[in-house]
Amino acid sequence: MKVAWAGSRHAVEVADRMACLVASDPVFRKDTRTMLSRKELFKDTLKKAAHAWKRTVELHLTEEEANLLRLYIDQPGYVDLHWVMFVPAIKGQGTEEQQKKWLTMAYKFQIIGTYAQTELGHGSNVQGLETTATFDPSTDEFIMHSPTLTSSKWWPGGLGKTSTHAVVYARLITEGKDYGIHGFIMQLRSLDDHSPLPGITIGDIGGKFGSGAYNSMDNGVMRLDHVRIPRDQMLMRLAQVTREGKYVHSDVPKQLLYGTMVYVRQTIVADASRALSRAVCIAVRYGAIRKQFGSKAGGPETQVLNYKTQQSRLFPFLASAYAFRFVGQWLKWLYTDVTQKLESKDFSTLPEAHACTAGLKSVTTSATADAIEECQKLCGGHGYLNSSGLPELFAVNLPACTYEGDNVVLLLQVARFLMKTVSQVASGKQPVGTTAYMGNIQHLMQCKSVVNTVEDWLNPAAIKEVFEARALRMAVNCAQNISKAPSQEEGFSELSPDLVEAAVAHVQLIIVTKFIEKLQEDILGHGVKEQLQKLCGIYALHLIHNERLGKLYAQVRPNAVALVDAFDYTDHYLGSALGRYDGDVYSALYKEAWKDPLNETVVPDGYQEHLRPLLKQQLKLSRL
Ligand SMILES: CCCCCCCCCCCCCCCCCCCC(=O)SCCNC(=O)CCNC(=O)[C@H](O)C(C)(C)COP(=O)(O)OP(=O)(O)OC[C@H]1O[C@@H](n2cnc3c(N)ncnc32)[C@H](O)[C@@H]1OP(=O)(O)O
Ligand SMILES: Cc1cc2nc3c(=O)[nH]c(=O)nc-3n(C[C@H](O)[C@H](O)[C@H](O)COP(=O)(O)OP(=O)(O)OC[C@H]3O[C@@H](n4cnc5c(N)ncnc54)[C@H](O)[C@@H]3O)c2cc1C
Repeated sequence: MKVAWAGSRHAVEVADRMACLVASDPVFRKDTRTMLSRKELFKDTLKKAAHAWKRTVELHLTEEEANLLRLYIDQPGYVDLHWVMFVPAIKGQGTEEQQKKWLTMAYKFQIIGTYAQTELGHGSNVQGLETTATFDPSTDEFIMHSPTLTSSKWWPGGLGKTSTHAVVYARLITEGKDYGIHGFIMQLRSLDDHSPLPGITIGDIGGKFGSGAYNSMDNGVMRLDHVRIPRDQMLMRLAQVTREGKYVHSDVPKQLLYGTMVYVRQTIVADASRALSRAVCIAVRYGAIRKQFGSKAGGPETQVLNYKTQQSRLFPFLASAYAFRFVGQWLKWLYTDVTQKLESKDFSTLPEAHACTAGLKSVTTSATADAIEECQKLCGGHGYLNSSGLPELFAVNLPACTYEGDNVVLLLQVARFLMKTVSQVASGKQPVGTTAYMGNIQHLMQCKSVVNTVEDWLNPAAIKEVFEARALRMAVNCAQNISKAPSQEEGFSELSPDLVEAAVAHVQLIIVTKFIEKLQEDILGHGVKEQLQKLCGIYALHLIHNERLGKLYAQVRPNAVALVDAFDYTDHYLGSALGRYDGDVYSALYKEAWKDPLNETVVPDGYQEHLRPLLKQQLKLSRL
């Protein structure tokens, strides 16, 4: 099962090696992270990032190994933005010459970059950004400026205190005309003493949800006051400004400006499955250790994992973790395929890639955030302690519902794509890829499910047909209702809640389909495929009805712990007293409690000042 989860034997081996490297290095300790002040936590992040880079160079780690090392360090920081957004933005939007110049420095960490798109006043609406980049032909420079308070850059990770450079998104103005949003490389801080360059006001935007968690990241604010940069720092693969100030389009679609977001959304699906699997691993392992109530006859107490209510709340998450993992692996393939096509100037699959990445990012991150919260409840009171690992896991993953595109905004993008596809089907065009099922409209609009028994529900063809019929009928229903509205725009707006539901149904169909396709592959290991079939059944069925699932849960229960062990997480990475591999939960909880700074003294700070006078005063009063 470890191989099925990781994708290959090689993937298991390299992940194991990197996880152990991190777990055995004292610099990467994280058990007291939630007890650090913001300043201490930030400094700890700087130290870990520098040490990780040192180890990467010393050990000549490959890109795959270095990425895993960063992942297992498990502390959000400026390096994430540098590798996940700054470098890809230059790769996707820079010319060959620009890539050579900037990536050479970025790959060696001679510069640290971030992705500065969002502003105080606009995040979702990228076309509404206000920062300006005005071309000055007299000096061959762009003047980068924040004309209003709301145009201040706001949120970019690493911008606050660390980044030396950024890809800044701004409205390009030349020859008096506004050509909309484009990307520019800007140096922000001196490479000698790290002070902000003239005209740049920059800082951290302040503490965020939860202790530890995303507070290790210095999300930043930046205002620009007529800062000049050379013309060749405009990223010029999509469009160019000539020496004379002429704006010239390339022959690539302008949507490629959003290409970095497509890339990152794809990686976020993999993050979501990992975060969900960590929460499930903690809740399942703890559920096997925790006992409450005994039989009436005075027998031993029951493992809470044996309660049917616990199983019906928890096993759909276990199944979802596997489902998201497999769809994430497929999405990575889709992204690679689209990228190769783009290189040969085939842009035909770009809309589908956008819809798939946007939709899967939305559905998987929302489900993951909800599931982590529920796993806290599934662990009872102890789940609420920082030492369970769950509060921090929740706080770190909750913003994934917002960053890289608010989930509802992204689902509306999927809905827009679906409405276009329905109208193409109506005009006789055969849809392809993940919407190919829409071509079977005659059948799917009227078919009736032949499912009667639990066993019927495990037939992949039956499951798929139910999901296809559901998704198509919801989409067609929306399209018909939109067509009755005074205008397309009004109809879309009025029906947006239904459109979001239709988009979710379509995305869930993709997840179910990719799980079923995974089951058609050669899967090694005795009983592995059988367990995955049950999980696939649980994932699909819990989305459409909750009856008849009990039997499947009972079949999964004997292997539940093994199914989470297959995630192959070290105790260091899991970071949970409740989810420990050895099950020694109570001594771990007890030990963790004594690490809290409040327990450094027996009598707390503030006793002399506030507690003692109060107690003495009350004592005096009672004696009167
Ligand atoms: C415990 C700790 C663990 C830590 C572990 C560490 C391990 C390391 C792992 C690393 C983790 C990764 C960390 C990630 C960190 C992420 C940080 C977050 C960064 C950000 O948030 S950056 C900012 C992101 N911002 C957004 O996403 C904005 C969302 N808005 C938009 O994308 C657009 O504005 C929107 C909504 C799409 C609208 O676009 P707009 O042009 O205004 O309007 P249209 O809808 O009309 O679209 C026009 C046209 O374009 C098509 N389109 C839109 N987007 C795309 C796209 N991306 N690709 C291709 N095509 C696109 C759209 O469909 C329309 O097409 P038509 O054909 O219909 O015209
Ligand atoms: C932890 C974190 C890290 C981030 N890192 C970065 C970074 O590195 N670089 C960067 O540039 N940005 C970053 N961001 C910003 C992030 O990308 C934006 O917050 C995100 O795109 C959402 O935009 P917004 O905040 O403007 O939300 P808003 O658009 O203001 O959303 C508010 C509400 O309005 C709703 N809404 C908005 N538009 C519509 C619509 N058309 N129809 C229906 N409902 C709508 C949303 O669903 C939401 O409920 C980060 C954000 C967070 C939280």
